[in-house]
Amino acid sequence: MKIALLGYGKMGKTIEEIAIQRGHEIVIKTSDEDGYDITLADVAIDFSVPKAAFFNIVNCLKHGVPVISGTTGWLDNYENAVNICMEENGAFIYASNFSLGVNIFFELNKQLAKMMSQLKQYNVTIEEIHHTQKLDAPSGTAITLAEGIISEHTAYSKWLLNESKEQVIPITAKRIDSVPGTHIIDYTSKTDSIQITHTAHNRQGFALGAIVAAEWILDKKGVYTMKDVLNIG
Ligand SMILES: NC(=O)C1=CN([C@@H]2O[C@H](COP(=O)(O)OP(=O)(O)OC[C@H]3O[C@@H](n4cnc5c(N)ncnc54)[C@H](O)[C@@H]3O)[C@@H](O)[C@H]2O)C=CC1
Ligand SMILES: O=C(O)C1=N[C@H](C(=O)O)C[C@H](O)C1
Repeated sequence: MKIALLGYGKMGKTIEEIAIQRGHEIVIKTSDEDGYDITLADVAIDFSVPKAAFFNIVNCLKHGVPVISGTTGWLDNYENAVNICMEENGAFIYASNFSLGVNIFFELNKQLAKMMSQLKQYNVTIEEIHHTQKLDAPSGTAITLAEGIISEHTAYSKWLLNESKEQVIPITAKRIDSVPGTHIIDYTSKTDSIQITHTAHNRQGFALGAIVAAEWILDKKGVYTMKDVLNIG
């Protein structure tokens, strides 16, 4: 398939490498919003920056090009993107994390939260660690993890960055060297702790997941998630 890479940074370059290995062609690679004809592509993959993602997604949908977005930090506009996709009869997937491992971790997190909901002596925290170039905090993945806990655990109704109070899941964001992405869920009581951790060793899992999503969406219309693509949970 012919792929447009909207964002040709760390992720765009990793996706290019794996897409070519899988027999795909990169017809557009761009680092800004001008000067390309999106209709040359069968599918677009957006890994850009928070302030560009919504424009990139809408541009694809308006031109009938299915779009996969992994960009984080733009989700105030997610419902608008969903509505535009419906109006245009387009195809769209956003995921805060495309890796298979994290998508399994999302399910594990929800199952653990359901069990822990009955045990009020434990308090939950989330920690995420990423490279120092990351623009947004907390990570999109940490937000999805917090939403997963809120959906299953009766003691929590929202998350906050670096703030701990009643009904709140505190998220801590650390920025260290070139860490690709680590997420830790911790339940602590006075007597012990339970932790589950996902550690990305590199960006290849994210990139492969985004390409698998692009291959999957080609013949579809509508708004989907990685759960649909991977058929898990
Ligand atoms: N969902 C997932 O699985 C993952 C999501 N991410 C997210 O993907 C995004 C990109 O990550 P990286 O590649 O590490 O960042 P990066 O900073 O290496 O690359 C972003 C690229 O986007 C370009 N860009 C700026 N404005 C643009 C525009 N209007 N149109 C197209 N490109 C534009 C920048 O010049 C840069 O080359 C971030 O939001 C990050 O959080 C990163 C890894 C995995
Ligand atoms: O910016 C990154 O690098 C990553 N961003 C995503 C996020 O915000 O969750 C996914 C992954 O953790 C890497």
